[in-house]
Amino acid sequence: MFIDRAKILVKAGSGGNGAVSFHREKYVNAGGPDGGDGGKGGNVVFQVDKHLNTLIDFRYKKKYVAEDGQNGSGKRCSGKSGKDLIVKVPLGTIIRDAESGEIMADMSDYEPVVLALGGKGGAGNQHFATSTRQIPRFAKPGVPGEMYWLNLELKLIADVGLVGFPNVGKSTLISVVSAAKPKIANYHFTTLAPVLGVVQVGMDDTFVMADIPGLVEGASEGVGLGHDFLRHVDRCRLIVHVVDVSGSESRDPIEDFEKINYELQNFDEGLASRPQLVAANKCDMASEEQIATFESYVKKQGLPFFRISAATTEGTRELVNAVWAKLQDLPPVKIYEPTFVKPDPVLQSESTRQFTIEKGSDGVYYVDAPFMEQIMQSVNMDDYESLQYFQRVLRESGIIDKLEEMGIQQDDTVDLFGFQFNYIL
Ligand SMILES: Nc1nc2c(ncn2[C@@H]2O[C@H](COP(=O)(O)OP(=O)(O)OP(=O)(O)O)[C@@H](O)[C@H]2O)c(=O)[nH]1
Repeated sequence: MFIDRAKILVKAGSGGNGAVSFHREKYVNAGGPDGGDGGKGGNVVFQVDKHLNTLIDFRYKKKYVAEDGQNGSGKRCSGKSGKDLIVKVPLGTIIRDAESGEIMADMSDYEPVVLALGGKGGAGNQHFATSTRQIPRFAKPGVPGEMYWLNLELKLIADVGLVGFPNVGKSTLISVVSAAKPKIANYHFTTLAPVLGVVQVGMDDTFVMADIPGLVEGASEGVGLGHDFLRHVDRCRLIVHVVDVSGSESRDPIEDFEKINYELQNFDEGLASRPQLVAANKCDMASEEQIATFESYVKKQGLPFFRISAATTEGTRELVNAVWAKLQDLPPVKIYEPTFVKPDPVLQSESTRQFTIEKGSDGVYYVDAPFMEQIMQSVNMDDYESLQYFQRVLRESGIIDKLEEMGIQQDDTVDLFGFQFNYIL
């Protein structure tokens, strides 16, 4: 069975806890704190595997959990980091946050994508000794790893989609021009899953053709199997419209052609506007008159026309060559940009709204915001991402708004836990 949607849970590893430990040695009385840091939790990373072409495995295994970081220990020993978990998916898999539906990744190349970030390890007590606190009996716990429910959806990355009514010969055509061997039978909906075929043109030139099965009248409104399968063509750069020109199922080729285009149009205007080549199939069974009538109709539409017989392979080479030539002028497959913004635990918590700001007699704005304390410890002003996060917290917590309300100027100084900033706006 072909499965092209799946819902799974991913959880990155949590950070290990920092250790509370004190240096012990003969003849040394009060050793200093030497508790090591916890290790970082492993990430959940997605990567394309070109040997996969369905999401079927995700039906049986639904939870993907990366390793936790180990706890720190004495003698300043840091815990080991958890291993990343690599999840293999077929090329073209779209990954969405199941809750918001937003796109987190479009797996249309071989770049690995981190989808759930492992938690940071907690700091050991070695970091917390100060002149007034020489025996820190605490350490920081590790941060939990990110966890998401994800919807996976497989969109085949095919260059060319074959569309047409059932039984017009799409499966037969793909089987004679490519390495794919779909099952062929003379009943409707033979092809229950889109079949990909790799078509060899020259020594090194190939393109991918997808058989888009089950288009019938009303497909775009959900009749038959059409709607589900139509999703597979929306990445195709070119459409080959296959028509049974012999009318062997007592249908009219021109009507067929118009109905299918209507369904495409209803489903997605972008799809309907993709360039089309028209393949008049079953020419071996058709009369010259039937072929000529359809040919003149197609040419009036300004579309390239090919007479073929998938059964005898007549004309199929010419069609393949024309498809290849046309593909050379068409831009690459559209890529979906991720739209997902990760929810932030700090920003979601209620305490984030609790802060006070006072303007000192020295003109400095003193911000007291308990939730910022941990952030201030981890923010690295030289790291762009970390700085951006810092700014996001200031903005979304309302601190910036409040400062503006108080009439802060560009070069005024802001104090956060003893760290002073200018140009915070
Ligand atoms: N005479 C003749 N028969 C053909 C030709 N191409 C396909 N057929 C026959 O038409 C029938 C349907 O062909 P398929 O290739 O299964 O049709 P399809 O469009 O893929 O059908 P679905 O998978 O149901 O969408 C089969 O019996 C084929 O043998 C052709 O060029 N000439």
